[in-house]
Amino acid sequence: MLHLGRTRTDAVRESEESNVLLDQINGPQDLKALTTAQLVQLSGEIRQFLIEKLSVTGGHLAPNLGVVELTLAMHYLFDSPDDKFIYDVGHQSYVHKILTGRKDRFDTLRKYKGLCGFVKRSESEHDVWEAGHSSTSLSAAMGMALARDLKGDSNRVIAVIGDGALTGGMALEALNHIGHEKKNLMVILNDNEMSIAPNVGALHHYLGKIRTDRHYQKAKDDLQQLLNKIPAIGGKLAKTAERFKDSLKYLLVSGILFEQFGFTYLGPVDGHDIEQVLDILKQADHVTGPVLVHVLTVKGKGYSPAEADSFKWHGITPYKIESGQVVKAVGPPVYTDVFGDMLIELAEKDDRIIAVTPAMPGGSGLLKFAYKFPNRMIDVGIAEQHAGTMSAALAMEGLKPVFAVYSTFLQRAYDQVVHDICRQNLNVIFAIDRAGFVGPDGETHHGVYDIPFLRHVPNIVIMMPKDENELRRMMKTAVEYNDGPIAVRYPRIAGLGVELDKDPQPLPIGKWETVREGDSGVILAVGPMLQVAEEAAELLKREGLNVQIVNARFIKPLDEQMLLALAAEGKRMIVLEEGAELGGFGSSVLEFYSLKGIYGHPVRIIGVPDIFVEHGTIKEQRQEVGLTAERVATELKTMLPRLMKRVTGQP
Ligand SMILES: Cc1ncc(C[n+]2csc(CCOP(=O)(O)OP(=O)(O)O)c2C)c(N)n1
Ligand SMILES: CC(=O)[C@@H](O)[C@H](O)COP(=O)(O)O
Ligand SMILES: [Mg+2]
Repeated sequence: MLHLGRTRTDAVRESEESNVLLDQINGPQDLKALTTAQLVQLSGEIRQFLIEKLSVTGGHLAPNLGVVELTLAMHYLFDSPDDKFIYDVGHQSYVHKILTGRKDRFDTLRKYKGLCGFVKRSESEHDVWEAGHSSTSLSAAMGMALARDLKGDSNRVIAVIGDGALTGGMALEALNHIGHEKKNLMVILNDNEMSIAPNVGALHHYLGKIRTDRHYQKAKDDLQQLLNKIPAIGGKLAKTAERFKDSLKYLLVSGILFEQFGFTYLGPVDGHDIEQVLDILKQADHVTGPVLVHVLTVKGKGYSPAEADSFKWHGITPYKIESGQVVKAVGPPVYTDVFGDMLIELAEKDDRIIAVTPAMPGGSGLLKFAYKFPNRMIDVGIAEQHAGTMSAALAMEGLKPVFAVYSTFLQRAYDQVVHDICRQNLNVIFAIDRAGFVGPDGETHHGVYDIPFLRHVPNIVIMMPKDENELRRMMKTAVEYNDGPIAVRYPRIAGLGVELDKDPQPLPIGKWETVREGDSGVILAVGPMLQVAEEAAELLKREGLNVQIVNARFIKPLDEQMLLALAAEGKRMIVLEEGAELGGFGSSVLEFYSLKGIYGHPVRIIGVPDIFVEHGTIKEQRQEVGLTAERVATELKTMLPRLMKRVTGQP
């Protein structure tokens, strides 16, 4: 355990001196000759490496500290990449990356064009399945096992899934199917009792029983020893013995749920005792059919701040090793916090308000709300679909559910949005966080598709604020709106530091706001793109062009009156959004003009092109796709040939 109080130089010196084994590991093949004692030493070196590297880069420290021995044992016993290692979510794949030749790239972790924070096929042949969203590993394992058997191959298929991810509906669908097909595959359940926040749900309590059911473990071991003493037996006696063991197991409950799903259940074992892990994985390797290995781990193992608070250290920004103090940017509050505070203000006056989160109470800014209103914050686990339909029913019964969800994770609940919420026109409020680029989590987490997948659904209103004060106004608007579903989306960035109205007033639905007058074209900007538009306008002003800027704060419904007026003025128009161009807000403007029979009105959409944008900073991601003031200014100038000639006299 890396103890607090030692200086950074101690840690760095020890780290360099003590990586004697790690320096020799350039691939899994270098593990095969190690003794168990060396594996133990190597696990310590890997832990120290993670603590050191992530103190500079940040990242998912606690999840990875919890799977050091497990990952080592997998690569020691099995043969990746022939054997398929499938990591659920993939945020706990740093050790896998260290062992598969990428330890020297960890200074670039989650940086632009650097090492991805999730499994990434383009990085290594050992990365056979990508994720970022949870609960997909068992379905992937089933597919790979099916393909293997159809192709007549014989490789292993091994999924590593956490206790949190196991609460995802997809995982249960896959368990059900795997148990039916009875293919040879291994599921390793990494049970650390934590999702990001403490895990929730009946499954979590069930796993807790198994964890604590020590006497089951003892009884099972004693029984096994007894059975082993009986000379090689066949026939009836063997069947009786097996039945007795199963009934004992049933009596003592452990693992029976998985066995009912058709798995052989093995465990639980201490996931930090490499000998236990090696033994149980060897056992599992000889099981015919699907096997579930239950491994008990500690999230943050080996670094006391992370062990003490694995919720905070699930995903961490750079920190000081010796103190565990994170390096935090000082500045205006992030939109998430403004949302959380405003929700409390609203809930104090309206007891219909119920917050619903699919396993993200911290990330969604609901911790203070939960503290103040413990019965009005519902964490459903990693279950976005369930959260959506449950919110619909809450609204059906006259409550005011606030479905707080990251844009990217709302993708999981698309049918619930359409089929249960919008079609029934229910008063559900969507608080869509992480709208736009998200930075280091990269393409699996950007919130760039919610405008396209929401705006064409009837009955929904969609808003995005220009600043944190307007976010508060939008939340007020949403709570007072009783004509169906309404969404407010906001980014993973800090606000502008504007003054906050004490009593924010609701907005007129569908009305945009001109924030800058001008006659040389107009920029319709959504959310934080207003800052980009203002910078572009300043660039154009130096060339004698005054551009109008409109805060297009309602993505749906459009401000049709303003669109018609802008067309009538013949103003060249740029629509600026940090979201997919295809089907986005800009598309809806084009559709509007077409459907109104207004042809030839020049509209240029500037958004996220039809590509996946990888990890980096939000600034780098915007630069990559051209969401910059320079690009906007250039595009507007090319759209204004006549005007340019008049103003500058140049052709
Ligand atoms: C569909 C989806 N919803 C939410 C998340 C956010 N998320 C990332 S990791 C995580 C918790 C995973 O818990 P567990 O599987 O137990 O892994 P651990 O971090 O404990 O190792 C959550 C909720 C996600 N990645 N995907
Ligand atoms: C792996 C995962 O999906 C979460 O840990 C996610 O990285 C959280 O994102 P934020 O850091 O934006 O809360
Ligand atoms: Mg967990």
